[in-house]
Amino acid sequence: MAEGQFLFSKELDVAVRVVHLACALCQRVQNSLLSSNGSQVNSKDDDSLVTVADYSVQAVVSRILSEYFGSQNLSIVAEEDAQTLSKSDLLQEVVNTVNESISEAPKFGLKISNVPVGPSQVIEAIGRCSSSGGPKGRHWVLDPVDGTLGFVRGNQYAVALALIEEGRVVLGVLGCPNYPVKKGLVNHHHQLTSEISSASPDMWDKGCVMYAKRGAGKAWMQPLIHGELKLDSFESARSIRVSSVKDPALATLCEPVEKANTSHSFTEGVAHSAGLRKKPLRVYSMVKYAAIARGDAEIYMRFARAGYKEKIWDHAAGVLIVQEAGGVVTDAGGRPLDFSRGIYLEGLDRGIMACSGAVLHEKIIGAVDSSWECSLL
Ligand SMILES: Nc1ncnc2c1ncn2[C@@H]1O[C@H](COP(=O)(O)OS(=O)(=O)O)[C@@H](OP(=O)(O)O)[C@H]1O
Ligand SMILES: [Mg+2]
Ligand SMILES: [Mg+2]
Ligand SMILES: [Mg+2]
Repeated sequence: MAEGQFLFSKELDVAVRVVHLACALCQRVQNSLLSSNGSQVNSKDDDSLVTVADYSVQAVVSRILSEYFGSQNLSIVAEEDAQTLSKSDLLQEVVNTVNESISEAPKFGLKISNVPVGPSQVIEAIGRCSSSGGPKGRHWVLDPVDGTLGFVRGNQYAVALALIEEGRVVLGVLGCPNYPVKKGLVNHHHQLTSEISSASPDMWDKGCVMYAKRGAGKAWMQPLIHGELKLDSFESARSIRVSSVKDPALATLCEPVEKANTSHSFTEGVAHSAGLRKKPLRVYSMVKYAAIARGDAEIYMRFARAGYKEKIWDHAAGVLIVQEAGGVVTDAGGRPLDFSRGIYLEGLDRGIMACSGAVLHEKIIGAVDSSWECSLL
C-alpha cells in the first residue's frame, strides 16, 4: 500500500477518532473524580488503581473496533479485566459512562449504533479484549488509561492505542488530555507554568493526540478536539520531531514519578556518569514518550525492579511515535523491544531507553553498562 494511502487508512482514521472520544470521556471522569470523594476508584488485586474511566474507555474502544472491523477475527490486547469489573461497585457508573460516550461518538465522526447498552454488554465488550497477542496476525493493543495514578491525582495520563501486525507495531495513537499542544507550558513539576495565565484557554487546556504509522518517518500531533471532529480533521495535525540536542549536559531525562516503577537511584547514577546536568522530569504515563517525540525531553529511562515484566500496552504506541519522530528506542542492551511474544516484552534486557537520537542513545547505553555492575538492582 502506498505511503499516503496508509496514512489515511481506515485503521488510523478510526484509531485517532476513538482516542479523541476516549480522551473526552476521561476528562469528564477526571473532573468529576476531582470534585467528589473518590467513589469512582477501586484497588485491584495487585494494589494498583482502576477507575470508571479505565473500564469505560476499554469498553467503548472495544465496541467501536468491533463495529468497524467485525468482532469475528478481532484481536484486542488490553489491560482491564471483565471479571474484576463484574464484581465491582463501579459497574453501574461504567455502564452510564459508556452510554454517554457512545452517544457522542457521531460528533467524532464515528458511526455506532446508539442503542443503550447494559451491564452484560459492557462486561462482554471488556472481556473481548483478552487476547494475548503474539507473532502472527493483527492485534490491537490498548491501555485505556495509562498512568492511572496521575489520572486520580489530577495530573498527566494517556490513552494509548496501537496496532501490531506480524509482531511489529505498525500504528500508534497516544491521547494526552493534560499535555498542552503548545510547548513550554509544563514545568519540571509537571504543573502548567505561569505562561498559562497569558495563553488563551483554547491554546492550553485542550491537550493533544499524537499518532504515527510505521515507516512514514513522521509523527503527528493534533489538539484535542471537543466539538465536531470533521472528516478533514487530519488537516489540523502538524508533524512533530525529536530534539536535536546531542550534548548530555543540555539533555533532559524523563522518568516515572513513582520509585516503585523505576529505580531513581540507578538512573541518577547513569545520568551522572553520562554527563547529564539537568533535573529529571518526572511525569506520569506514556506522556514521557510524547515528551521525547516532540522534543520536550531527550531521554526516557525506565528500570523496573527485578521480576517485574513490562507489558506491551504500556509501550507500543509511544515507542512507534518516538521512532517515527526520529528517536531511538531499545532495551538497555541496545536491542529493539519485542512486541511479538504475547502481553509481555519478553527478553527485555534490564530496562527501556528512548532517546532523541543515536548519539545520546549510545552514551546512555555505555553509562548503563558501567553503572550496572555497581548497582544493587
Ligand atoms: N512495579 C512496576 N514496575 C514498573 N511498571 C509498573 C509496575 N507496576 C505497574 N507498572 C506499570 O507502570 C505503569 C505506570 O507507569 P508510569 O511510568 O506512569 O509510572 S508513574 O506513575 O509515573 O510512576 C502502569 O500503567 P497503568 O496501570 O496503565 O497506570 C503499570 O502498567
Ligand atoms: Mg499502563
Ligand atoms: Mg492502564
Ligand atoms: Mg493499571
